[in-house]
Amino acid sequence: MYVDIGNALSSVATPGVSRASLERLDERVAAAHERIERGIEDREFGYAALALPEDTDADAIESAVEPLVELDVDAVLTVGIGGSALGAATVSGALGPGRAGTFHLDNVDPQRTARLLDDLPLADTAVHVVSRSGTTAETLSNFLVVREAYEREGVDWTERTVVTTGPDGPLRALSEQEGLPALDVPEGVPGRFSALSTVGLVPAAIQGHDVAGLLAGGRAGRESLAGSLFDCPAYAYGAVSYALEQRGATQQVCMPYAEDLEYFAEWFAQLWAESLGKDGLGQTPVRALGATDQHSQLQLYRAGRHDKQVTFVRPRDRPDVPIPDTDVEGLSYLGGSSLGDLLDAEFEATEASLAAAGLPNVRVELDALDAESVGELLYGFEAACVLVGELMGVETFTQPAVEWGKRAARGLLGGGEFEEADAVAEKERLLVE
Ligand SMILES: O=P(O)(O)OC[C@H]1O[C@](O)(CO)[C@@H](O)[C@@H]1O
Repeated sequence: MYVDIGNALSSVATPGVSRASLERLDERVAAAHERIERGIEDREFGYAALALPEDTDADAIESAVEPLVELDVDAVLTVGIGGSALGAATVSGALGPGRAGTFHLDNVDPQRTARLLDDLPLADTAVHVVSRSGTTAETLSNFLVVREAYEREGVDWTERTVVTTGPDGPLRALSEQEGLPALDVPEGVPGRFSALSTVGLVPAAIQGHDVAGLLAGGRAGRESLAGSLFDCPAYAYGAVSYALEQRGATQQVCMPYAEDLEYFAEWFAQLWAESLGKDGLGQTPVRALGATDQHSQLQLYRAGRHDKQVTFVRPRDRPDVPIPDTDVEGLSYLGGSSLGDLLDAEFEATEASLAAAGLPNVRVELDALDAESVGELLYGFEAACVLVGELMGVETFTQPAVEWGKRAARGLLGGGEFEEADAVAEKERLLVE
């Protein structure tokens, strides 16, 4: 992973960070790194995420999915939500379909769920049900609906389902009751940090992707951690993001220049928001995609408030597609080049456009969208997030603010008496029709 922070320096951007400030901040980075290292070594709650490349058992994943691989499925359906779906979506999105395409039920929109289950060839679809707690209403509801769809079609869902969950709870009980292959979620690792574990790697294994390579990339990320932001790409990214937020960049636009990294931006949004959105602080993650969003959001990024940092993420190498020659007036300059040339030119132009407007931006590059590079990218952003949490002094690994809504929803569904549900009924109303 390569991180270029040049366009975030105060000589270029407003807000920006001076080299002198980075030098001073580096002392705090060194102390934070020591704290992080202790947390990793002791497998402390949360910090254990940064030990996943060495703790995740690739063989256990491969053997658990072997029966599904032998079925030679055409599709893998992940039933999960938040970090229990986005890691897998990011890995499989970045690496492509492999032996099977991937689909995700990570919402409870009945129209979408019904349409997806109608479209999927259930006899040739494996199901990975993932829930750390084993109690998440959306995941369990979707799984009950999926199971009924299989039964309605007379397809044995038990032969096509693997479960990843915690040591107890309804989902663990169901896997034991039905004799399903069941994997463990990594202990002490919040879902948003669990992409390089059973949670994120089971679909990739079914697809035939290089799980060992993904973990090797994670190990490369682990080995890159160092006591200085000038020696560690992940910490350089984290430190600059922290410093920019301190100077007013309260939004973090994650803008990959690769269609296959679109889910990465979704994954990043949960990682950054759920880890750092605390005590009235935290950058608001914005998902964008290059080159597409140059034709929609770039106007705001370049000419709107200077309350944003833009992070570009791109592979340095990728397959290419030539653009045929043409004698069409005004288009001939495109002929003979390639879509990759165009994408690269548009990226460089957009990066320069933001720098010329003084909008801070950071370039993150990986060699290619291959297993090792993707593993290192995920690890690097997780490590960057942990560093920012240390520098901010927040509880990086918990997410208490999401519980209020869960209690209200459960109360509305008759799942118990919750005062939060009462608040729903007391909503201030001013309906305009
Ligand atoms: O894996 P589980 O327990 O179903 O949780 C799913 C998601 O819900 C959250 O707990 C938030 O409600 C996320 O942190 C997590 O990734």
